[in-house]
Amino acid sequence: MLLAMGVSCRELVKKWENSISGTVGSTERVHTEKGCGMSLDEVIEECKLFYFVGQETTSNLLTWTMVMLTIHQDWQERARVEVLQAFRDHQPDYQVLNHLKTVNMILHEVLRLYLPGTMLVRTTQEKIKLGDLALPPEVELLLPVILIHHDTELWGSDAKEFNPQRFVDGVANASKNPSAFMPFSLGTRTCIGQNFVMQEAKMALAMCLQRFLFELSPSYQHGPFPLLTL
Ligand code: HEM
Repeated sequence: MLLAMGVSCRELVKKWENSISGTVGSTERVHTEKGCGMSLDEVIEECKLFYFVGQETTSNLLTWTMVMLTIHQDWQERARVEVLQAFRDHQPDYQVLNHLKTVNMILHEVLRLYLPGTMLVRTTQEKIKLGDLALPPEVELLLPVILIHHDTELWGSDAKEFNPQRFVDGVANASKNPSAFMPFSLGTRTCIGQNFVMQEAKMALAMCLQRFLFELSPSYQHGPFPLLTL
């Protein structure tokens, strides 16, 4: 993407180092093919954001997936059978990863129960009416997505249990409300990395399943806790 914007990697790293050390600020414009300009500082900030929001979220997703697959050995075995049928002991192929249905259902169920970002935060810009509430500007709203994901009215009586089967007919049919699943948020601010992360997680999980059997450590104590991420 950055190369398409006409910035060489070396140039970007140099500017980035300078921006971190605070020696240089750049308002130089970088032009995309469509002609809309971003300053180099803005591009660098976007890159930092990608590192910040892309690393811990993804590692959380993979960690909770491993934990769930150790507790639910039947799902670990189903996932392994699917992966071995698709790739045997070969390097997972990018296109075929899209067809791993069981692995996809497992990742969705983990993102439902153990979503990395448990809350969304929004601030009102102007006076608005939200349902029965009349809100002034500058009010901070916390949306506890984790509660929506655990709501028995939406997901059924087994809402708090790990059951990837609920995603067998896709995300829209997994609950009573097609929008109830929102680990990546919804609307215009939806996560820009969501397709990337699903591919990345499938790749990592497939490679682990090809090589290892996972078991839970006897000293493990289940205690999810939100501290920025879960
Ligand atoms: C499991 C992994 C991930 C989860 C659960 C996740 C979740 C989210 C959520 C909920 C938001 C919206 C925040 C809000 O509206 O307040 C968001 C935004 C964003 N995410 Fe992710 N994310 C993940 C991985 C990634 C990755 C890998 C990248 C980039 C490589 C990424 C890049 C971004 C960016 C740039 C935004 C801001 C979009 C904007 O405001 O326009 N995310 N993410």
